[in-house]
Amino acid sequence: MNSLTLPSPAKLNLFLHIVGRRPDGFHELQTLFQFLDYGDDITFTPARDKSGAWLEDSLPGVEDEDNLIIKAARAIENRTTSPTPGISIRINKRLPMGGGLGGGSSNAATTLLALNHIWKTGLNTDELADIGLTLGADVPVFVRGHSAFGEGVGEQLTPANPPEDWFVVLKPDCEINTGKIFSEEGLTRNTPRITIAPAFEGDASRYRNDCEDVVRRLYPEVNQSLEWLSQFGPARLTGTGACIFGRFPTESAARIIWESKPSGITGFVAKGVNISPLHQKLTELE
Ligand SMILES: C[C@](O)(CO)[C@H](O)COP(=O)(O)OP(=O)(O)OC[C@H]1O[C@@H](n2ccc(N)nc2=O)[C@H](O)[C@@H]1O
Ligand SMILES: Nc1ncnc2c1ncn2[C@@H]1O[C@H](COP(=O)(O)OP(=O)(O)OP(=O)(O)O)[C@@H](O)[C@H]1O
Repeated sequence: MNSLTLPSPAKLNLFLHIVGRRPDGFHELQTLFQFLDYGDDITFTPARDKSGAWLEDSLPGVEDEDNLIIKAARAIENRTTSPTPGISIRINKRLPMGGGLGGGSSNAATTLLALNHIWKTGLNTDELADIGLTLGADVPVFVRGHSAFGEGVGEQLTPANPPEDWFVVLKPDCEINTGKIFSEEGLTRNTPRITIAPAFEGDASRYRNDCEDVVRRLYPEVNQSLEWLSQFGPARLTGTGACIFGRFPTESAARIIWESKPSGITGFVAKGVNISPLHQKLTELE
């Protein structure tokens, strides 16, 4: 086998409601996940003289054994009886860490699917999603690869088809720890449950992100960016932030706003897609 390079896309939470709290402290959510055609790339290269999987380059501030790519690789190795042929892994990181774009979870899912394929482990999608959930609440949606309405902690997934609009995604200059936001006293945790039609195709911007008020209060950078972007239409936080997004019907409309963004702010323009770019690529390879 030659090297295999696979996408590891971002997700947006088009809305995120907190509807309760489980006895173990985890929050019960209702959220709409959509993928973006933008993300990291991960390259898997066979190496004859070693076994197992390792990273060629470490991520700043993340020990390799804590990297979700290595955790995913170890989880697959634990399901095999024979030694796994050596695979070196190189990541081309584009997604900001701690941005609410699910970068680490997406990296884990890409690794699970890639190594299941390369090592011929034979795990099915349900098994890979179950393994993924042990690594992070957002991993199952990336494993399944279809935009979805998520419930529970985001692992109970109903496929959805929100419009494949264009997004301006902005990264205010701060990193937000998900655990910190979920432990804030001021967070509302009692949004009434909603029901949405199977294969939901509607406009998600009538729903909100329940983390937004707390995040705006704690991070003035996020507040300012949301104020700026919401001049042009509904703007939302994704996950627990820090990234925010605005939705536009065409690429050119999105690019005009992108070009006029305040100086010093980073981010990107991307298209929302309901089939994950990872799964699109895997289908091409079949
Ligand atoms: C906010 C979302 O991005 C929405 O898609 C996800 O639910 C976050 O999921 P995740 O990245 O897997 O979250 P982690 O980074 O593992 O969570 C860190 C901490 O946040 C808290 N946490 C997380 C998810 C959740 N539904 N309830 C929680 O209370 C827990 O204390 C957890 O230990
Ligand atoms: N491969 C990885 N890529 C990014 N972060 C990783 C990875 N492995 C471990 N991490 C850790 O996970 C933390 C969260 O990173 P991630 O990019 O997934 O955040 P996020 O986009 O806020 O995710 P979510 O939306 O799921 O909360 C990082 O700060 C880092 O310490």
